[in-house]
Amino acid sequence: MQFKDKQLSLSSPRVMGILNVTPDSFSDGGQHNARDSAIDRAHRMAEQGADFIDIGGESTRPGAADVAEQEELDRVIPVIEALSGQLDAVISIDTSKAAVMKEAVNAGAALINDVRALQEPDALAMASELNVPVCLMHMQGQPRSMQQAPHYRDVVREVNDFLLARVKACHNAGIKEQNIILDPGFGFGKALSHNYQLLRHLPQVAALGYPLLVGMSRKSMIGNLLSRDVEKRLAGSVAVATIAAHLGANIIRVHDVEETADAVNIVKYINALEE
Ligand SMILES: Cn1cnc2c(O)nc(N)nc21
Repeated sequence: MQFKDKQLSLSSPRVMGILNVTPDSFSDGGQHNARDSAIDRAHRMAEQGADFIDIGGESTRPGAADVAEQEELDRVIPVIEALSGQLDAVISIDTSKAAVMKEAVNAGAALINDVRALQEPDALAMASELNVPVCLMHMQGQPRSMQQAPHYRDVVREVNDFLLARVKACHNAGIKEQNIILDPGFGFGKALSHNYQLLRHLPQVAALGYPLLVGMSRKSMIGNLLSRDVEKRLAGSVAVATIAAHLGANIIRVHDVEETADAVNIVKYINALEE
């Protein structure tokens, strides 16, 4: 897949490191809010094996409030500018706002990661104009209220139907087929069982024919099942990352890059063995 001047094969699973530059991110408590620590962390994750660094200025954890456009720009653009050209990894911008996509790509981001699947105003047109790969993620509701009462008749079918509808909207907006990545949106308007049904049936999402990005790292689907607080979810996070990679996920979005890269390397080795 082409990320500006960097060609990156997704035929084997890749690791995306999470860089939250938000004061209320659920797992690193905003200690990365300071620009310099964010830049150091990005370099460390790239050294640990991250092929992507996902930079986000709006926390999308359950219950999070929306962030104003200028505030989001002020958080992420300086970090992207400082990292552009300095990292071996591809810079991804985690945003739903068209203006943030534009500034971020102009500053050096080569992937748009939109948890709202380009449904915000002007987002489709902007993504088409910027002509970089875009991840379309499923979310039921909005972060503020999505976990109040998630309900599906058939979660895999409904997530797939949503993702295909967004793919169609992308085609109609002139977004190239080869620029589309899909994501079932673990934890975004899903109860525990919905998340694990989506994980178990990930091959059905992969069957839509687009690269898959998944993010389960340190999420409540791990904490609630294992009764683990957020700082004790490493084993569970590596377990679900391994399962997802084995079931066909192409990009695994995580906090713990080194540990996940080890797990993914085992999956890559097994997949490379003759049948
Ligand atoms: C920003 N963000 C948080 N969780 C995520 C997930 O599961 N997928 C994607 N694409 N982005 C996410």
